[in-house]
Amino acid sequence: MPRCSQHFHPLISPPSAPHRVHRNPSPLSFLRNHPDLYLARRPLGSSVNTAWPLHGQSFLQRNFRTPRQVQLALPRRTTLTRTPLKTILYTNQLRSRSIYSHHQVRRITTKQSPMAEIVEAAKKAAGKQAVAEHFLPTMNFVGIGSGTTIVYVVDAIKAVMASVPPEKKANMLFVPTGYQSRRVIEAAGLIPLPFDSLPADIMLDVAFDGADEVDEELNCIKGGGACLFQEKLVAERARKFICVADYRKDQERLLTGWPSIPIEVAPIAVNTALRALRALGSKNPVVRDGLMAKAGPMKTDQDFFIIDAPFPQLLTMNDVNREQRRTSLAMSTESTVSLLKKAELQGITGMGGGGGGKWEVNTLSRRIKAITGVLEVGIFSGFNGTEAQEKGLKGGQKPVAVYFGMADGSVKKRTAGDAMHDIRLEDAKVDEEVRRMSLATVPED
Ligand SMILES: O=C(CO)[C@H](O)[C@H](O)COP(=O)(O)O
Repeated sequence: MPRCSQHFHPLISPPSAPHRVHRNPSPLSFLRNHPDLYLARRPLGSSVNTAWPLHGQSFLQRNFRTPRQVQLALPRRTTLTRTPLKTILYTNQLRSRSIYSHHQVRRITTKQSPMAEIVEAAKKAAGKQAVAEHFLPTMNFVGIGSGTTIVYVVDAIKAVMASVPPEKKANMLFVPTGYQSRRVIEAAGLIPLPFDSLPADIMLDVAFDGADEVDEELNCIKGGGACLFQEKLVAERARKFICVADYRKDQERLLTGWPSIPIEVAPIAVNTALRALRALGSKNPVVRDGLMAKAGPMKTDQDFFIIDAPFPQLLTMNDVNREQRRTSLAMSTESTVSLLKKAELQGITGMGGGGGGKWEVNTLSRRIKAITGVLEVGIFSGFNGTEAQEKGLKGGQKPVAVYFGMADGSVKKRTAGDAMHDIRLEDAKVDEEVRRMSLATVPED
């Protein structure tokens, strides 16, 4: 068997320890012997752990090859990277429904790159604080999302539940957002309740979930792990959705760090949907690919496909509101001709409705959802649970609070109230600007 001590591909560095190569090792023993596996991941910032299969099983079954061979075995547009072992197993579990239990995953420890360690520590700290502030052992129904961060949330819940007597434990049911989520619940010794077994009039006390990106209004992009449909069902059924993420997900606007919007589509409608998305301004939407072992697109828990549709950075509702206020002021002070010219120059005509490629989060979400064949869109926007209930509705899609684990070990918490406060500050600035503008005389062009 070739050893990979020489001739490394420029994209990857050599393994830290010499590794023994077995002819047919079990995947588990293979992993134990190779704590520094090389894995493939999608470029453009997709998160390796949830966004894309790591070719886990096929990679393992093939045994370890030289990095060059591995590189050649990968589809085009993939790069090689190092990933924590826990993540590999998690991904195997998610993608290939492999035999590994959450328990086994947690038992195996591995060396992580310093960056991966920081990110994992950030997720863990955020999960712990979110659970400490929003989970009570007296609750009856708790939603559990999907992804790698949620594993830390479940760990923290498990720790709280350790002191709860078994008869009380039996009263608490955990509603998963898909297959991986159910496995994580079961592995922690908690009791899963399928979403469709939840009586229609019952609300979840709380739902915890991760996100791929969160903007300053707490709109989220989700679906990196392809579970967006059930995640939305659960979020909308919860009195409050608590989002847990690491610092990389904290952005002012959506589609800043995360490249595209995940959209779940009926396989038969995929070409129609791709065309419609291009018409909305998405440059090069793609159907998410599946495991190498099983050629073809990836399938969701509903047996649907995922389209990843890139769009330019999205505007928030308040971006649009502010611009409308500025425009209405300008209308009262300028002639229509000069106003239109100015608006055109600033690219604000059709603000948020796709004009000039600028979409507002809610508008784009609605437009994508209206495409025939689309089951769900990975944008979580509109009301949060509290706002929805105040309006006599049930749940909302947006989190009421987001816990970002930071690189320095701290946790940054953003609530809907904070977001509103920031918006009011911004609005006050616009009011001030408007006042100044109304005092000034704007000359005709
Ligand atoms: O939406 C999701 C899955 O569909 C996940 O919550 C999201 O991708 C975040 O995952 P992670 O916690 O692994 O970063």
